[in-house]
Amino acid sequence: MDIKSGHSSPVMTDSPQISNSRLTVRQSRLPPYSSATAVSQNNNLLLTVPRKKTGIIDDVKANAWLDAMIASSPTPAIVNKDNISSSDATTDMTYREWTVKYPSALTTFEKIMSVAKGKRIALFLDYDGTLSPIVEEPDAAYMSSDMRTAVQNVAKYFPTAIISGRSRDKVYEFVGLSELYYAGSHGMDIMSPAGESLNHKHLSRTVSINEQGKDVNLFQTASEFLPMIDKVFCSLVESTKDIKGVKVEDNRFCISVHYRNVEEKNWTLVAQCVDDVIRTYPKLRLTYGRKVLEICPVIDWDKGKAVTFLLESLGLNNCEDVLPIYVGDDRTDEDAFKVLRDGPNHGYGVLVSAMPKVSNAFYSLRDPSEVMEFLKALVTWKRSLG
Ligand SMILES: O=P(O)(O)OC[C@H]1O[C@H](O[C@H]2O[C@H](CO)[C@@H](O)[C@H](O)[C@H]2O)[C@H](O)[C@@H](O)[C@@H]1O
Repeated sequence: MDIKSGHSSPVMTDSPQISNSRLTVRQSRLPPYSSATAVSQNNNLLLTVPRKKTGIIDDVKANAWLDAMIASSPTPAIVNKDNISSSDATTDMTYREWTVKYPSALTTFEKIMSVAKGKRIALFLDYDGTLSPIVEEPDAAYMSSDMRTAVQNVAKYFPTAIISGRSRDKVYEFVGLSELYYAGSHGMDIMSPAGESLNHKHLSRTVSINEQGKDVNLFQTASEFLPMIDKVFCSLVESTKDIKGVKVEDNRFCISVHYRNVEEKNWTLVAQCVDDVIRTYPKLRLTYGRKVLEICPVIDWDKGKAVTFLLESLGLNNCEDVLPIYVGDDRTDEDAFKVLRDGPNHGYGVLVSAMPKVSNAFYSLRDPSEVMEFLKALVTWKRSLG
């Protein structure tokens, strides 16, 4: 993330290396790419990306990688209310100034609901950092039972989907509510609630059986990449095995290489290992999230496309009386915020962040506990309508 200069308050931008996470790779932050183009076609999802020239990370590029990796998940200062220091006070003031542009969805709740009145709300929720707090160990990112109840209640009133970078199975295991829609692998693996049929005019579905023996519909936009992803996963596990703290996570259609628990002096090594492996795979792209490098197929699909797909499948697209709301905390959620801000399905993105950030969202919430308050407020509001 860049700290924008010339601002009285430092605001992090989320565009260090990828101005559009699907299309344009900025030279300054990613390994060297030439103007040669790789093309992938899958279910008519055509995408072009600039390709790597040599794949070699030189010193300059390594530094750029490092900047991006260091900045990818700042730890917000913990403010002790009884003993507030001047830098804490500045941080707090900066945050309050930022909320003028991205108002809190809690303090402006009445305003949001005045827009929602007479409309059907469709709710989209990211998982990590939104429903569960960010923790050191990715496999331990549990959701609290209070949060689960809040999600369960809200889903009684509004169609609700979980949209995550994780594999669909993993995020389902964490959330454990069969009445929701799930989109894993950054939206590339979509599942309907148990027993509910989902149709889309362009994408074909497969029918599967869930663990309760009920039918679920699956829409998988990157199936042809599975053998490649499996191979790359094994290569990444092997190539990073001697770097202490690295965790390579199989997200089915995508791979996450976590460096949160790697000593900072070894972060360029992590980047180098990843680059060494994926340089020979022009159909894969690399981006990053919160202390994680993400490897995904080059297809024109992301969380924003998944939101549009779900709205279309549910017959909720282009409807004046529908208000989609998407709550998320990470770079990949920006694609969904943008779709709701600029697309035909006008709605609100809500960014979960304790730090000022430039975003395509309209509103903000500080952390998962505020997300839970927001979900409860939605339920209370809906019930009050009778
Ligand atoms: O789209 P999301 O649901 O937000 O998933 C994005 C990635 O989240 C997970 O990693 C992040 O959370 C971990 C647990 O708090 C944390 O340890 C890690 O540093 C974060 O990057 C998940 O493990 C990834 O696979 C997801 O892609």
